[in-house]
Amino acid sequence: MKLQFAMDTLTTEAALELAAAAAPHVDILELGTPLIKSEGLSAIRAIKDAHPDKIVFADLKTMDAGELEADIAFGAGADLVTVLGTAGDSTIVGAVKAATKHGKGIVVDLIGVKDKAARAKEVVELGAQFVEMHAGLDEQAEDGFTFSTLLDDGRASGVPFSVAGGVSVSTIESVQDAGADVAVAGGAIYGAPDVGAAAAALRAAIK
Ligand SMILES: O=C(CO)[C@H](O)[C@H](O)COP(=O)(O)O
Repeated sequence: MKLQFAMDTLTTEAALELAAAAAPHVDILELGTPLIKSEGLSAIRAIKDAHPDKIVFADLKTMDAGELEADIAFGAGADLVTVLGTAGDSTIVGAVKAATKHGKGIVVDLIGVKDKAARAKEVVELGAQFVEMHAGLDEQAEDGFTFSTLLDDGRASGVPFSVAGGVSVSTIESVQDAGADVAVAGGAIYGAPDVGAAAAALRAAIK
């Protein structure tokens, strides 16, 4: 299972600092949606230039204009770009077309999708490389949120998936046991006093 670091910060400078500390321990460096909204595509280029050996993941959360948005992110150095599972099929197909042109991949983020397992099957059929079983920051704060639902949805989907939203040293083993291909951790790494040590601890918890 790969480890992905979601850098939910607001400046390229802060992201470069986080990436430098965590990179030895992670496979995928994710530029969070707030970072891309704040700094634009230049942040993607900066991270790829600093870490050409890492998979760079641009969390665009595209909802429309799939081909255009994915194309500009791949052009800026992204290896993986997200499209929302709630988008129409034509948006996902357009993004996949851009990924094919660049020899890269589309990840479909299932945040807010009611039947994640069913939508996961559909979007992989449309050409997504994998899906993200995702509970966003707001959903995690809601009463009654349960992390294990994401794992159940991943198991039920039967397609390659990542899990995002609450991954920590205490949950990462369950993510791996559920058969996830990628565990995504944000706050558990960037919120730690020692970013490198937190990333190393997550890596060590993967069997
Ligand atoms: O994409 C995101 C929010 O939309 C986050 O990066 C993702 O949910 C990671 O969350 P956490 O900080 O709980 O690990």
